[in-house]
Amino acid sequence: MQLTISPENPLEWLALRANLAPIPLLHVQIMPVLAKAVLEAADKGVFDAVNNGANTLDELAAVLNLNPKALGELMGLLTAMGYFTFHNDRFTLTKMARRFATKDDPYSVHGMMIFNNRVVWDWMNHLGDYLQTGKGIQYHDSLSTEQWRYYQEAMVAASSTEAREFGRRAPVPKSATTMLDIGGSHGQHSVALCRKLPALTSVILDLPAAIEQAAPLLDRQGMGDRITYRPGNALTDDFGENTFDIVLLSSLAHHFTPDQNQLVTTKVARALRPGGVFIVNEFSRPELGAKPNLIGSSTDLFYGLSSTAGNYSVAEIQQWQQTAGLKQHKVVTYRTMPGRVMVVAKK
Ligand SMILES: C[S@@+](CC[C@H](N)C(=O)[O-])C[C@H]1O[C@@H](n2cnc3c(N)ncnc32)[C@H](O)[C@@H]1O
Repeated sequence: MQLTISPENPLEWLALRANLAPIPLLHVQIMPVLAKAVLEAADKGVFDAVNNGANTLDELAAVLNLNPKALGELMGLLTAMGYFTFHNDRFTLTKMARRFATKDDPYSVHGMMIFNNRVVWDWMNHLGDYLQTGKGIQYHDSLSTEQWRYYQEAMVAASSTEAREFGRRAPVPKSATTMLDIGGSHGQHSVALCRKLPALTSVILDLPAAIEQAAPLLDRQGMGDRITYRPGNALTDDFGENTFDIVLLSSLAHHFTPDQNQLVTTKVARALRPGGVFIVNEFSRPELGAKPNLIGSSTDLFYGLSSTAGNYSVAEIQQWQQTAGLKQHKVVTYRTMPGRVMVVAKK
């Protein structure tokens, strides 16, 4: 999967070929508006209002208490973006929008939309500073309680599609009984593996402020005490010795420096049982000059901005694993999310 600007007819193809189309104008004028339109639509409840039967512009404006002219402009854009169809003066959600943009669908990314609109959008203003100083926001140190809640709900939203594929494809020992899910938050990855392996129990190690907001999200999954929380800090806590068959580090390596990741990996190697696996689940960083991968490169910059660290290449992750005495096992690339990868090592 790629995000691309593609011609719709031979003349546009020629214009692109001849370098006559001002691509940066699309990037700077059009794309920010696309993103913000979707975020505000979610935050104002537009997708759910249409799903609940408010289908004309007047009905929607009344239900949502929004300005009809401004809402009409928003709806026009969202329709062009493939969120709605419009016939006989009525808007209908497309299948894509019903699944991913409404609040209660199991695949919904609504939580991510709210977090990005209410918290992350402002972070973008720091990009210039980040480029000068190399110092990211380090948001884990400064979120308010409400922002922690948005963050944890966003993590559920970001991973609900992924966790299904993870559950199906993660190369874990079938006989596994113990798992450590470092920075596991809402626990969806643990849930997916516990549902697949009936003897498995998992411990989620996360920061106390995260657990406070994430625990109710895990409760909804009805896993009882097969998945438990351990409040702590992966950088300072000991993980024990010969204890776990599976250790997962999902979307946390990008918050840590290479040295911190090496430290964590060394502790993981000690904590694994022989035959156990360590899965680093991340967006991999494309090497400079490699085949373009907008998702890998934009998350790399975003994680730098937000956490000072960033994405790592598969080779870098494997190097931490190898240095910690683990053997390379598998690299699994996701089918549902381009650029996303499980880098798996075995003890
Ligand atoms: C981006 S989220 C990933 C959540 C989940 N693993 C997933 O893949 O969807 C990162 C998680 O790591 C946690 N975290 C950040 N720093 C941590 C640390 N030093 N020790 C333990 N957990 C940490 C955060 O609280 C958050 O829940």
